[in-house]
Amino acid sequence: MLLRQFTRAPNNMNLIRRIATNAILKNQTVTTNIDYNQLVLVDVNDKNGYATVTLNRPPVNSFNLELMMALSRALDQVERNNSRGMILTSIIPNIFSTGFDIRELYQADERRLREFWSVLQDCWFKLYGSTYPTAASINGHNPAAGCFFALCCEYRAMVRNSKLGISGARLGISIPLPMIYTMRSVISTRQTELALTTGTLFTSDDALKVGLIDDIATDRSDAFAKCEAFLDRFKDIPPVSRGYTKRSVRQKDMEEIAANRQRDTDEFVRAVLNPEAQSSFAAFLGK
Ligand SMILES: CC/C=C\C/C=C\C/C=C\CC/C=C/CC(=O)SCCNC(=O)CCNC(=O)[C@H](O)C(C)(C)COP(=O)(O)OP(=O)(O)OC[C@H]1O[C@@H](n2cnc3c(N)ncnc32)[C@H](O)[C@@H]1OP(=O)(O)O
Repeated sequence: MLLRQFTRAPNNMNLIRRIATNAILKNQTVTTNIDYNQLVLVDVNDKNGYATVTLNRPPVNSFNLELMMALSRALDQVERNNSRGMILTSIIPNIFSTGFDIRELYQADERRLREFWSVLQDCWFKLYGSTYPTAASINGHNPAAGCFFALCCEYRAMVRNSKLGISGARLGISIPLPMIYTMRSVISTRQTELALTTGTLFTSDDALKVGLIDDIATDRSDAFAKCEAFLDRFKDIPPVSRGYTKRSVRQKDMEEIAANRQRDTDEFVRAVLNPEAQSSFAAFLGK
């Protein structure tokens, strides 16, 4: 069982989470409800109804199939729980995610690769198409697929001195259409093309300038607080009509991606297995 149980948090959840996080940063053992064996942690703050979804695959939160599945299941839990909002973050002090686990891509088994992509597609539909408000608390570097998930959210706060972007071009990976649509839903088509064809990793200042993030935070708790403040903006807005409007804005992208799932999967498999990409992966892994 990869996921922690989705239990309603006690009223002092914020305090418990703060104690737990501080202890993690100091490498201490804590006896609160965080279980270190689980890949994605889901907590709900009973005071405001916001769920926190925390990636928990040290050392760098690289996405292998198991982490992707854990995220998919966590998003199901948030949906089922009728959360008032969701904050996506990472447990690792200065890293949100390194992107795909290169070991998942190097000399990949095609069946597993197809499953990996299919679960990634599921995550996209669940996150991009969610009706509840979403925010990404980017507590550190976020150079690839984690950036994709952050861009699916409605708001992003990133800690200063972190880098954010989709570096796939540098590894010889052609960027799939869903990624392009997702980035284009946040910044202009021209900036999307430039960012993706150069594999640019943006500093926090540049990311803010171009509109990839909404705020720069001083540290992880500031980023988290900014995300909560964003979600608070909807507290007096009726959730059903809000969700319907959000879905309507995103509907066209979702229909097109849904209609092309198989084609996107084939293209991803081709892109990963192409010799140029495989030699970059080998070089990365020192093979
Ligand atoms: C409907 C929707 C359908 C489709 C969706 C569409 C699109 C999908 C999304 C994206 C498409 C774009 C393509 C993305 C492909 C990728 O994600 S490939 C991964 C690219 N990532 C990178 O190039 C980042 C490389 N890593 C770093 O820059 C640094 O590691 C980082 C800044 C994150 C952290 O630095 P630092 O704290 O110094 O740590 P180390 O570098 O020392 O790393 C610690 C150990 O972790 C290993 N590691 C790092 N990254 C990876 C990785 N990606 N895979 C596997 N392992 C990794 C590193 O080697 C160290 O290991 P060691 O301790 O040496 O054993």
